[in-house]
Amino acid sequence: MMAADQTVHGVPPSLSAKVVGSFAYFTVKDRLPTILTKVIDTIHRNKNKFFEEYGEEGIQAEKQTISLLSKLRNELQTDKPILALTDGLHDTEAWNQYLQRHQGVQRDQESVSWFKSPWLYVECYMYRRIQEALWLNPPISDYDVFNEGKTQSFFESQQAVMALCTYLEGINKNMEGLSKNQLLEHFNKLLLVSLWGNKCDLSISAGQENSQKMSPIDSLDSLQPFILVNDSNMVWSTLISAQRPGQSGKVTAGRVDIVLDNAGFELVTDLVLADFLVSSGLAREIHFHCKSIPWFVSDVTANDFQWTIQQTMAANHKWMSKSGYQWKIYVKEGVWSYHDHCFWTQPHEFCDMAADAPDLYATLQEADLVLLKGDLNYRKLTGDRDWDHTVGFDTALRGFGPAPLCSLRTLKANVQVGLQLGQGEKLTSQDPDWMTSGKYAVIQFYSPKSEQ
Ligand SMILES: O=P(O)(O)OC[C@H]1O[C@](O)(CO)[C@@H](O)[C@@H]1O
Ligand SMILES: [Mn+2]
Repeated sequence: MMAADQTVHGVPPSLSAKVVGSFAYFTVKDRLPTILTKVIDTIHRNKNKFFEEYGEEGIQAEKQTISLLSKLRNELQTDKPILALTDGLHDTEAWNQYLQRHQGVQRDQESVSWFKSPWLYVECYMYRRIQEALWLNPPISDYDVFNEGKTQSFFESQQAVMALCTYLEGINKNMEGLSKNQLLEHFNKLLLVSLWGNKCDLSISAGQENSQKMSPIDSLDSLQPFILVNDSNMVWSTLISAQRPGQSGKVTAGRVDIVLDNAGFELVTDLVLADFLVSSGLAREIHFHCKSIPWFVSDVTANDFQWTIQQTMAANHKWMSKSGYQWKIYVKEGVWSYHDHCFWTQPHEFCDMAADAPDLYATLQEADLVLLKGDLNYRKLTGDRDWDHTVGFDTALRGFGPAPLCSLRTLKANVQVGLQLGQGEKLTSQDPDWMTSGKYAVIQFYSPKSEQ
C-alpha cells in the first residue's frame, strides 16, 4: 500500500494538519472540536428521552458516552496518537489494520496522530470514534447524534422542495411529447440542481443551519460562472450509449449508481434527478449507496433515506406527495435500490477500493454510470492529496475506474485537479477561499473505456 505522507512516484503527499495554517490544520484545530462539542450537547439535551426510554440505564449510558466523547476531544486537541478501536464491530479489524499500515510507513519516529497524519484519515476516524462511544453503551447504540440537524435541514428547505417537485411533475406530465433537445435541457437542469444541492451540507458549517431557501431552478443561470469544470455532455453521452434495443424492440437503458452525500435538501435533489432518469428512460434502474453509520454530520443513512421518502409522501402539497409515492413505488419494485457498505465509512482513498473492498468495486463495475456526490467523495477520489491543479482527473484517480464516473461536487476542501493552466492562480488572486467556500463547483467525468 501507498505511504501516507510522502511523495512516491510523482504522487504528492496527503493533506494534513501538520501544515500549520492550512485548511486541514484549521479543520482539525477548530472545526472538529466544535462538532464534537455539539455532539456532546445533543446527547446531554436528550438525557430525559433516554431516561424515558431506558430508565436509569439510559442515564448511565448518556454519562458514559459523554465521558468517552470528552476523552476523544481531549486526545484530538492535544495531538495524542490515534488509538485502535475496541468495539468489535464488523469493520473494527479493517480500521485497526489501516492504523497499522500507517504506523508502518510513518517516518521520523512520528506517531500516527491527529495533527501529524493525513487529514482524511483523522477526520473519518473521528466519526468512527463517535460511533464507538455510542456502541459501547448499548441502550443508546443506535442513537443518531446528527438526526436533529438532518431533519431540520429537510424541513427548512420545504419551499425549495415543493418548487422542485412541481418542476418534476411538469416534466413527467409531458414526457411523451419531449424532443431529444428538450430532454437534454431538463437533464442538464436537474443535474445542476443536484450539483448545487451539495452546497447544503452541515459539516462545513460545523452544524450551523444551512438549507436551501430559494427555488433551485431559478438560481441555476446565475451560478453558471462558478462551475469550473463542466463535463455534463459526457454524462449525457454515457447514458445515451448505454441504451440498447431490448427483446420486445423497446429500448432498455443502463444502470446508474448514485453514491449519495447529504440528507436534507441535497438528498431530495438526488431523488428528483433519479426520478427523471428513470421516467425519461435514460436509466433502467438506480442503485443508491449510503452510509451505514452517521457520518460527516449530514450524510445519508438508510434511516434518512426511508424517512425522506416517507416525509415527502406525507407532505401537504400535491406534487410533493405525488413524488414521494412514486419514489416509494420505485423502491418497492426494485427500480430503485438502497445499498450500504462499510467501505464508504472507512478512511481509504478510492484507489484502494479494488484491493480493500473488492466486492464493492465489483458491484460498481456493473453500473453504466456512477455519480459521486459531494466534497468528501471528491477528496477520496483524488486521495485528498496536494495535487497541482492542472494534473488530470484521470491521473489523480490513480487507477480507480470501475465504470464511467462523474463527481458532482461543490468545493469545500483544498484539493482540485483538472483545471486549465493558470485557472487556479487566477481564482486564488480573485477569491482566495475559492477551494473551501462551497461557492464553486465541478462536474468532472472519467471513463475507463476511453483508456482502452
Ligand atoms: O458533505 P460534503 O460535500 O462531502 O462535505 C463535507 C466536507 O466538508 C468538510 O467538513 C470541510 O472540511 C470536509 O471535511 C468534507 O470534505
Ligand atoms: Mn457530507
